[in-house]
Amino acid sequence: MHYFDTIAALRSFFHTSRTTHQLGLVPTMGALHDGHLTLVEAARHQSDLVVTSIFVNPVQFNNPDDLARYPRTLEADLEALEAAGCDVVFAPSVDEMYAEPPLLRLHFGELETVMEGAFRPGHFNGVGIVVAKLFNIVQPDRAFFGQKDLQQVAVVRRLIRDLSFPVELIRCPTIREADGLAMSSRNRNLTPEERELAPALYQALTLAHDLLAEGQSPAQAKAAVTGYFATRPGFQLEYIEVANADTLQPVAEVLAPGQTAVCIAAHLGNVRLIDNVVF
Ligand SMILES: Nc1ncnc2c1ncn2[C@@H]1O[C@H](COP(=O)(O)OP(=O)(O)OP(=O)(O)O)[C@@H](O)[C@H]1O
Ligand SMILES: CC(C)(CO)[C@@H](O)C(=O)[O-]
Ligand code: BAL
Repeated sequence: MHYFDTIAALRSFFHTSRTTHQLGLVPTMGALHDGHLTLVEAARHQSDLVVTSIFVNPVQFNNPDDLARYPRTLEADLEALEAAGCDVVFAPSVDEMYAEPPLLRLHFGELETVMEGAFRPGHFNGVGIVVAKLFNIVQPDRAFFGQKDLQQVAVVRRLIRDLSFPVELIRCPTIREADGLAMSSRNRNLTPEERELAPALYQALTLAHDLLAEGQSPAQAKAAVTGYFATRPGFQLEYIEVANADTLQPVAEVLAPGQTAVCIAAHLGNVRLIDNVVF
């Protein structure tokens, strides 16, 4: 496995070795878990050369404490990527990626008026900028993103379309712990007590899904989830939404199969968790 921490070194490697390779990019912020490794696995199946980026992008953090607490485990990440068959790791410093704070501002219209966009102002500007930079630096044929960050998938899809990046976006399913909790780097910041409570997030999504499948309305399903958390200590529910899985706009009724998403965000102690199901 090759490791690069500068853009120049990575470009020089591609210059000499790229030729006809189909290149797959897995963008991450590190602190890798099996969710990330399934993206690498998918990339391996659909590319000849897999590049994983590890970069905790300060521009997408709207909360400085969240940035400071974000787990960083580079050595273990490199071991996991080597074992997973990743070919190239690109792990630049903040200075390497941003000689100066970017002046560019990206807007994603109604995509950022809801959920993650509404509760994390500026977040998708930061995601859009760093993903555009990674696309320019790595020039992948395909890029692999997790469904766990469903709104991010929609933002990147739009970024690709608006800027004509010749990149195919692949959405990969959410990988869960045995108790249903979606794997997430931030899970490492949960206390043992919080970790025991955490599966309630997925249970709430399942409750909403089941009610919708029985014919209840999105409003009824959302009210049920709000009630579920009202009796649950430790959690602060931020939002529960039933939305179009592509546009992320709220819907008043269930859509065709595969097009409805139930999305949730909640704080558990100091940790903010998100999850969703699409059906
Ligand atoms: N459980 C998961 N299953 C599938 N993909 C995932 C999972 N968790 C994260 N990903 C994907 O991995 C990529 C990198 O995500 P990131 O490094 O932010 O990890 P994360 O676990 O989502 O961490 P956090 O949510 O705490 O930032 C994203 O495309 C994300 O959607
Ligand atoms: C796509 C990404 C790597 C951009 O920093 C990040 O938002 C993430 O890890 O999901
Ligand atoms: N996993 C999405 C990146 C973030 O939370 O900032």
